[in-house]
Amino acid sequence: MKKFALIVAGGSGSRMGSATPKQFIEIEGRPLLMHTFDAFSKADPAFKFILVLPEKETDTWHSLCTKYAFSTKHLVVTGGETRFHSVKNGLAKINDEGIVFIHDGVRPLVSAQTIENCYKTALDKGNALPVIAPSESIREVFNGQNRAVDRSRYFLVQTPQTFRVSLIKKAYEQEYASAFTDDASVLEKAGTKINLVEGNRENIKITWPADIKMAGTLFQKR
Ligand SMILES: Nc1ccn([C@@H]2O[C@H](COP(=O)(O)OP(=O)(O)OP(=O)(O)O)[C@@H](O)[C@H]2O)c(=O)n1
Ligand SMILES: C[C@](O)(CO)[C@H](O)COP(=O)(O)O
Repeated sequence: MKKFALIVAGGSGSRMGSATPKQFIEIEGRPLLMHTFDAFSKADPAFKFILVLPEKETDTWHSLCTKYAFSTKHLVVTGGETRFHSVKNGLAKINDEGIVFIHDGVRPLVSAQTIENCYKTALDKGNALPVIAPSESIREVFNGQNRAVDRSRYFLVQTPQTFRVSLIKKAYEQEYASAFTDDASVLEKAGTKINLVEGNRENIKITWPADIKMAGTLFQKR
């Protein structure tokens, strides 16, 4: 079965507020996006990579690939206005059946075990969504009020969100909706049940400046 890793890095990193696009910030001596590729290559050297980038960052990326002698073969695709549009652009480049792992470029600490968990379930059931249980209490805020909720009913959602190619391509034919915060929400809207699998706690999404420090520490402790 062919395995595709669709790495989405087409965002602007507004919450990071850094001059360097967050996907290119160095962690342990290399741009964090290269660590993300490595996580997949280590899990299976046969992955076929599609990388989504903002158009204005493609030259910088190619310069970085030269500078860091990054030789992992990949196809670069231009991103869109939202993550949905970026994923859709990437999926359009996949024309074979197989399993596609749609992964945030800014989650460099995904484990081989999470990738394997996703693969097994997506192969068996068509889709797999890695999640972890929250370790803090949760409050719902509405109409200026707030209340405690039963956290055992909630999970935090990670990537790679993993799918049979034909299934997710069909789901992405839907009109964009602002409720589509991830790929599972797109497939669910198309009427498909989502299968949860165990993610890994280190698989943080680099979003805020503090996340860079945390990721650096986690890489050092490996
Ligand atoms: N138009 C977009 C928006 C997001 N992403 C990607 O989706 C992942 C998750 O998005 P997020 O962390 O929110 O990235 P940004 O949109 O870059 O950050 P922010 O929301 O802080 O601007 C990232 O790898 C990001 O590059 C993308 O490919 N195309
Ligand atoms: C896809 C995602 O990482 C799953 O947790 C998340 O929904 C991305 O959210 P963002 O607001 O685009 O960072």
